[in-house]
Amino acid sequence: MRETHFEEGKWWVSPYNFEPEVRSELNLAEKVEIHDATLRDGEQTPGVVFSIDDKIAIASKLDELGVDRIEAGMPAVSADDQQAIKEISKLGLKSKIFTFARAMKTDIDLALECGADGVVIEVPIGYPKLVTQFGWTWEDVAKKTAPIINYARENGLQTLFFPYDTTRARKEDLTNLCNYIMDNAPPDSMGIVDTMGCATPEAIKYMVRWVKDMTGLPIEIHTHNDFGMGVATELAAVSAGASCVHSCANGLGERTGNAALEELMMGLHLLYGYDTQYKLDKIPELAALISEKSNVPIAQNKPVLGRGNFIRESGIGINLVMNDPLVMFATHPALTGKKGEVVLGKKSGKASIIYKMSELGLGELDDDKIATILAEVKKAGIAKRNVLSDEEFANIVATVKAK
Ligand SMILES: CC(=O)SCCNC(=O)CCNC(=O)[C@H](O)C(C)(C)COP(=O)(O)OP(=O)(O)OC[C@H]1O[C@@H](n2cnc3c(N)ncnc32)[C@H](O)[C@@H]1OP(=O)(O)O
Ligand SMILES: O=C(O)CCC(=O)C(=O)O
Repeated sequence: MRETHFEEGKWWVSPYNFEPEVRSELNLAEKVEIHDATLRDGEQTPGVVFSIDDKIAIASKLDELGVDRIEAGMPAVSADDQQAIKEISKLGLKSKIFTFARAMKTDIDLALECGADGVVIEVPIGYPKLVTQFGWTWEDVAKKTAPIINYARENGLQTLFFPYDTTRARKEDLTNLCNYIMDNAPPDSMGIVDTMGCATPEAIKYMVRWVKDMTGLPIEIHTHNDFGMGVATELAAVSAGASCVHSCANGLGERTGNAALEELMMGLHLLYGYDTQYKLDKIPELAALISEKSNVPIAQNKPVLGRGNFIRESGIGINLVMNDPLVMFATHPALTGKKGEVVLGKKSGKASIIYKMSELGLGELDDDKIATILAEVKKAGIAKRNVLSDEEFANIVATVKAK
């Protein structure tokens, strides 16, 4: 575990993350694993369908990045899913392979047939789901699930109990369920699932402490991003002792998506000081693959992945974008396989013009000419309502030079 906010040439995040008073409030597990569900919850993004070959390529890339576990699919969904999971299981990846199962013996048999190492056993516990969608009580859930957890474990599967919509469960239902399961069928780990992405970081911390106390099990956290806090709530869970975070690459997933894999990797490594072995510089390769296969483009301002993350138009400090990036960004662009870029437009300053002329090999000019070029660049940027291309800039320089 690192206690530093700075790594020469790589990142410079807030030192307050490592302030002793701040750290003393954390209850960090020694190791945190990433369980990536891109191939299951990511594929639940409406309209996204990964082929068998896509799934194999994605699983291989997740493994290359060092993801600890891959949830390779829900075999009950289709024969293609089963085939994909079987082939992924045979690849001999370092990542453990999990499948998603209902509390049904047939779903566990499918996990075994597919050669999985582990299984996520999902059952509803959120009150709106229990009362309206299923017409079940906590007892129905407990009695359906206990024999299935035991069956999965007896057959050698690492078993995560995943009572979903956990964050909308009534306290008495979750308490009764946890007590029953611990008495009759203790799993290997326990999931807290913010299915609707509607819990605050504080509520999640409370739930992690509460469920860990009730069960004594390792806690896994699975969240969605409906309030824009999918990653924040998962990191809050880590700060309260969760030891496995669930993710989807590029933040794919139902509705607003799941906690984004790449943001969790960066958060664990840089903000919390875990010495992870994830290959951060391979993130763009995974992101491009996911975007291509899912047909979901990456937003320009998407954390970690966005094209705009290391582009600067504003003139103040522009020369540092390339010369000393950690003054301008919390992470060096190269850490995540990117490059810094200076662009010109309405918000440029003199330093921007000098920088760009040098970058494009357009020579040097006196202060008056630089000021004239700057005025023309601003005018063009305002008219275009965008940044200028190198060609447009070179034309302005040529015109001013010719005067
Ligand atoms: C929060 C969630 O929705 S979790 C899963 C989300 N993912 C998906 O839905 C993946 C895509 N889904 C599919 O391909 C299909 O919906 C399938 C294959 C999973 C199921 O399809 P269907 O054949 O229509 O099954 P159906 O939804 O009717 O459910 C079959 C039975 O499973 C039961 N069931 C549903 N969830 C669970 C569960 N978690 N544990 C145990 N039983 C369950 C239902 O009550 C139903 O029981 P019944 O036959 O006694 O009425
Ligand atoms: O609704 C779903 O997607 C299934 C369970 C799950 O992944 C979740 O509750 O977040």
